[in-house]
This record gives sequence, C-alpha cells and structure tokens, in this order.
Amino acid sequence: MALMSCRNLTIFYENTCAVKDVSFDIEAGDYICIVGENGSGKSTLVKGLLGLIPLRAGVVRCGEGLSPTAIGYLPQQTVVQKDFPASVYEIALSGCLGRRGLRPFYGAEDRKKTLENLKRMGIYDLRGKSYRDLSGGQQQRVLLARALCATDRMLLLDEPVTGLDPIATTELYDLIGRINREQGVTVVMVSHDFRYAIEHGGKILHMDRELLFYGPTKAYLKSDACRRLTGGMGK
Ligand SMILES: Nc1ncnc2c1ncn2[C@@H]1O[C@H](COP(=O)(O)OP(=O)(O)OP(=O)(O)O)[C@@H](O)[C@H]1O
Repeated sequence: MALMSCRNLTIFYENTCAVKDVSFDIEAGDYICIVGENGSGKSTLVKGLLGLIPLRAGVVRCGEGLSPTAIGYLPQQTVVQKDFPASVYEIALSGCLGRRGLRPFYGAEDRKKTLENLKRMGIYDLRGKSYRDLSGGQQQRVLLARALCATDRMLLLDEPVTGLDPIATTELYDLIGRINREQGVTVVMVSHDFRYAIEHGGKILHMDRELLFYGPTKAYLKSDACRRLTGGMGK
C-alpha cells in the first residue's frame, strides 16, 4: 500500500468548495511539489491531508505504519509566528509533542532528537537564542528542525521559502533535498517557485481546486496543465 492514499477529497469553507474530488497516492521516498495559482486550494489540500480541517467527502488513509500525528508539518509562516517568544531549542522540541502521547514531560529521547535535528539544520549554536531574534532563513531552519522532530517518514511543507533572500532560499532547498535523498524522508511541498519544482520535484501535483495533473515531472512538462500554468515555458 502507498504511504498515504487520498481518495475523492472534497473540502469546503462554509459554502465555498476549495478542493474538489482529488485523488492521489504518495509513495515512500517521493518528492512531490504542489503547484497552482493563488487560491487554487494547495494549502487547503495540505491541511486536509493532516486532518487540520474536516473533509466534506473522501478519505485519507496512511499505510506502512505511518500515523497522521507522525507527519512533520511546516505551515505558511504568519507575522505572529515570526515574533514567537520562545527559544530555538523549545520550538524545535515542541515538534516531539505528537510522539509524546500521554507522557506529561518530554523524555531524554525527545531532547536527543531535538539536538540532533538542530545540528542537522546547522543551527545548533543558536539553540539558546530567542526565535524572534533570528533572520527569516534561520527561523525557517528552526521550523524545519521542529517538523523533523515530529517525523522521520514524511514532511509536509507549505511554501517554506516565502520571504527568504536567494541565498537563504537555495540553502533551505538544499537542506530539504538532502533530507529526502539521504534520510529517505518523503517530502510534499507547496511551492510557488515553478523553476525549482520542475528541477527538483520528482512528481508534480497541480491544483486548480480540482486535480489538473499528478505524476512524474517529465510527463508534467509535456502536459496541458503545465502549459496552462506557464504559458508554454515547460514545453
Ligand atoms: N479560512 C478560510 N475561510 C474561508 N475561505 C478560505 C479560508 N482559507 C482559504 N480559503 C479560500 O479557499 C480557497 C483556497 O485557498 P488556499 O489557501 O488553499 O489556496 P492556495 O492555493 O494555497 O493559495 P496561495 O497560493 O495564495 O497560498 C481560496 O479561494 C481561499 O480564499
């Protein structure tokens, strides 16, 4: 069975349909970029996969022992989040919450995993600093470390490079690529960076409320959906 199987997902906000009848499978090790115009339902779909908003119809099934609480999620950053008054270490550690279950405190394993992920993200030396005093790129690394504390199986990233300068963007993309290739973590990423998506994504999922395309990037580049988004750039 696939790592995650989604069938006929439909999501409404009150009377407005944001995601309509979307079906696809995510295989272990996939690197999937979700593309589409503003308001096409990308973030809504991701929240639906995580169970953060209710489905009007359809079903999400996890396979291969994956549990929805063991998926690392990096949401779109808001201004409030950027000002969050906690230390780098505390924020990364909070990614272990889902695994903590009914235990009242974090365990030694949680703390070890947090420090490992801070090292992996190259921000170990910043662990005592306040999150709100960091640059945008450093903040995103903290949130990525947090997401990795929640999982070693699957990451859902919603526009992780928004607001970053080109160097910080490249560095974050490199980190995400390495997590996928070297640690075998499945990555599903909403991206407005079309160039990056087609160069690095193994598969493309193109949303326009409905699913316009899902499959290997090579096939996507020859598709009508790609031409529609790029005006022919993908050909
Ligand atoms: N909380 C909400 N309440 C009502 N409508 C919403 C809400 N969130 C999103 N929508 C609407 O649902 C549709 C899909 O929004 P969504 O944020 O999923 O799109 P998106 O493709 O991620 O957009 P963007 O690329 O701009 O981030 C849009 O029409 C949006 O206005």
